Amino acid sequence: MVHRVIKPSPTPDLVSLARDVLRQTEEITKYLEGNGFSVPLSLQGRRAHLKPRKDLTLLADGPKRFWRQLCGFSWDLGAFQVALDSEFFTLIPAVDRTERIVRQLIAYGVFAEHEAGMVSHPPASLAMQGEEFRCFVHYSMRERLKSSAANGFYLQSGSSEEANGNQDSIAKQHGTGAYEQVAKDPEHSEIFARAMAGWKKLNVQHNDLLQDSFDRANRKGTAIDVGGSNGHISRDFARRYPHLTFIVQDTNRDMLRQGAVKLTDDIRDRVSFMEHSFFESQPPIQGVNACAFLLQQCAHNWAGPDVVAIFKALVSGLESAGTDTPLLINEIILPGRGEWSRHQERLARQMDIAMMAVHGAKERTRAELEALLKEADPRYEIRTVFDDGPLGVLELAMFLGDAVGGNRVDVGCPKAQFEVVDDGTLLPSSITGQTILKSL
Ligand SMILES: C[S@@+](CC[C@H](N)C(=O)[O-])C[C@H]1O[C@@H](n2cnc3c(N)ncnc32)[C@H](O)[C@@H]1O
Repeated sequence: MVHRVIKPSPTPDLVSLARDVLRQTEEITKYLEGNGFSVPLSLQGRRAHLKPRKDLTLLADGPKRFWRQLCGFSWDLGAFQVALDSEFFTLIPAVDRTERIVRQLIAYGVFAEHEAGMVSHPPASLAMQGEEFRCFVHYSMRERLKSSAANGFYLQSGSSEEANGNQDSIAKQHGTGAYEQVAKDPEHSEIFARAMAGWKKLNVQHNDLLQDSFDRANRKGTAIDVGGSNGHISRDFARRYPHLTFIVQDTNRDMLRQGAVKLTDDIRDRVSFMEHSFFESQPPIQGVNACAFLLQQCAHNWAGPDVVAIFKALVSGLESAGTDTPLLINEIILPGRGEWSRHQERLARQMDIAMMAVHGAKERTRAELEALLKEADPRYEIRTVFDDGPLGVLELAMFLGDAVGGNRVDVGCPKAQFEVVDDGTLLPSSITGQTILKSL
């Protein structure tokens, strides 16, 4: 695809255009006279006006070209309509600054200019056609850059060693935590959720260890995707494991809505969306046999005391599900000294710095995560750790001991009533104030 850049095209010269028409008319007239054809009335003695230029064109084209053009014109109109619908005429403002920015991107090879003034899309630009990937880059520029710049300043202004989740640099600028800030703006929520999906797609191996864990366990029932954003992982996994169902929990309604809209027929009945804060106890969900709780890239957004609160809130869900149902924590598990190559470690540490700047939080080692888990509930037991990938998996069981016979526990909560909504809107439940959204 080739765009013309920014230069105003020269205004057509009316006089030379008229001269051209006149010259062509004379040639046609000469040809007609020279070959014994009668000159049509419209051309006789009126060369200078050429008001019926259209007639001249029709005459010169002949009947077949006329019909061909007439039939083809509808396609041209369609192209114009697309150009208008997609705002081709206004997307790139024709101002000096646009050209300068485009030129810098050309210098990076993001755009190309093989011919002066003609800008085209090389692979670096074509890669941005994918919506989720583009959102990942967009989010990184839009949000992270600001936080990174502000980080040093706010750390100097007396932040504790590990800041409280709502005391990070963004919170200090806006007076709220990063996710509260995201939730205020539906467009921001959408970009963020797509950015998370884009980040995963950037390195498909990010889901490998989680997938291994699912493959090994042969789970049956419903996986609860806690803090699951727009459910991009649950949707992927629902396609991969047709015998499983998924409930995606998040507090951001726009993300949940976005996920419901993205459901396709093959998974529509197996993925549902529920508004739930992971700081609140997991409510038992009627008729649901929870086969795993997933906490993917959530703990790293929060400071230690917040993470302890999240782990505590999951206990009721694990208790009612039983010992076979694990909590799967899926995030970077920082390596010990020299365990990873420097290249791998740099990428992990980059994310750690991002968590410091954006959330006042951090990536953690296995030992750090274990200490927080034990603080939340000493019955948490690490069953397996896979920390050899960009996103590790910590498989945890809740040791329920003799008191519960090592099996299911009735935690004595009244069953929550969730309203299943089938038109894409959220309905609060009259009993619990929770909401569930399911696209049928
Ligand atoms: C880093 S994203 C991870 C999303 C998803 N698990 C993934 O791996 O792509 C963190 C998610 O936590 C959600 N979140 C923030 N506060 C929450 C809360 N109190 N309860 C539930 N989810 C929350 C955010 O809306 C966001 O979707």
